[in-house]
Amino acid sequence: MKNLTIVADSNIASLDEFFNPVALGQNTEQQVQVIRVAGRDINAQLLADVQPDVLLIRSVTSINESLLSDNNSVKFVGSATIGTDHVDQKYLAERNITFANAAGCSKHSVAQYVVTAILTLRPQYGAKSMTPLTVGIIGLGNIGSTLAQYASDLGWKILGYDPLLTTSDINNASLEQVLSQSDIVSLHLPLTDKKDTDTQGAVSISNNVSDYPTRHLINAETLALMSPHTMLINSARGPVIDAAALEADIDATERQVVLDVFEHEPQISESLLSKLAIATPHIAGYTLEGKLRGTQIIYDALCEKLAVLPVLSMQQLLPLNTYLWSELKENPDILPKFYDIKKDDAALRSKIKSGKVKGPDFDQLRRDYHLRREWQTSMVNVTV
Ligand SMILES: NC(=O)C1=CN([C@@H]2O[C@H](COP(=O)(O)OP(=O)(O)OC[C@H]3O[C@@H](n4cnc5c(N)ncnc54)[C@H](O)[C@@H]3O)[C@@H](O)[C@H]2O)C=CC1
Ligand SMILES: O=C(O)C(=O)[C@H](O)COP(=O)(O)O
Repeated sequence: MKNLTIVADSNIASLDEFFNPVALGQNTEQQVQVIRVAGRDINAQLLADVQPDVLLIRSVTSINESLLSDNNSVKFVGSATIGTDHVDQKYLAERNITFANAAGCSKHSVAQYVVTAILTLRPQYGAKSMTPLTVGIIGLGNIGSTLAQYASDLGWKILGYDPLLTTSDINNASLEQVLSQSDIVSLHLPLTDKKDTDTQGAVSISNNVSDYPTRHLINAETLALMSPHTMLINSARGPVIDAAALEADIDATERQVVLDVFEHEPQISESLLSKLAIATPHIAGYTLEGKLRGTQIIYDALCEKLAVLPVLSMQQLLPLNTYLWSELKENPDILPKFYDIKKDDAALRSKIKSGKVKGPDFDQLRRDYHLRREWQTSMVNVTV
């Protein structure tokens, strides 16, 4: 086999450890060249110049025809992320390019971010004597169901809505019920659009379309179903919420809103930011474990593509972690001290210049983020 050239987003954790000749099972004559580039700088010209075999990305690189139409070298694209809305998978399949993402990699990190945000803004919910609060979860996949598990461990009630899954003890309500009857509503959805129907009535399938589209699922109409007391948390994708409608809603209701993702990310207006209870720069999944798991999953997928056995496990790279959920859940009041989410919020607000947080400042906060640790549960493992 020839040498392997990899273009990789420099924000992927532990690139050196996972993507070298030994870890990729290459023999001594074969070289592995890893070219690190900021995710937003991976473009068609670079791919034409470098002719890589493999592209490793995160969420800020759009993979589509305009990136790849002049390139014949790429055979594998791995995204070390859960979300896939930035990837035209149909186009990759047509080009016979293998695609892998890191489903579930940061499900604990994001669920832990949500629990921390709730207990930071409403510490009273940590008290055992409280009447149980109701957490509304929209989207009950890996993250939503993990959040439901934590919420249940804390004695909270769950109202959940996921039209693509069968009903269950957590998938137990309509969208209207979740929005109108919850103390907290947390969104855990992919970003999808509605299917277009062409003039013949046939459905034209484009990328990331759904019978239950999520773009602007939270809009003026759905916000109006929520009591002003209900906190809204979005750590899914920004465009799931109509930002203009959200600003109008907060002006009218003074709702507590927590955003980790923004409709116009990486830019955020000061006007929106000033209305939010907590705002963070898309770091809900940024724990050491979450990021390493993302790398591990695409490494495993690349090994499969190369028909070699993976030899590296992220457990070999993780420092000891003694934070145990079994202990923390007995003292939920210490969770906001375990992860100081207000510090992340302050760092984002400190970047406001001329009425906005600019894209490069938002990206810099993410690039330089000091990765948190997950608290450990018996559910934690690499294969999620
Ligand atoms: N802020 C961050 O750092 C991170 C954000 N994410 C975002 O979180 C999203 C969810 O992640 P996972 O739970 O791991 O994905 P998942 O694919 O395991 O679950 C998503 C669930 O949403 C459901 N769903 C789809 N459309 C729906 C609709 N209209 N209404 C209700 N439910 C709907 C699906 O049936 C599925 O069960 C990702 O797609 C990604 O965009 C993921 C990781 C980190
Ligand atoms: O996994 C996802 O999906 C995410 O949203 C990522 O955690 C976001 O991180 P980047 O890929 O933008 O570094």
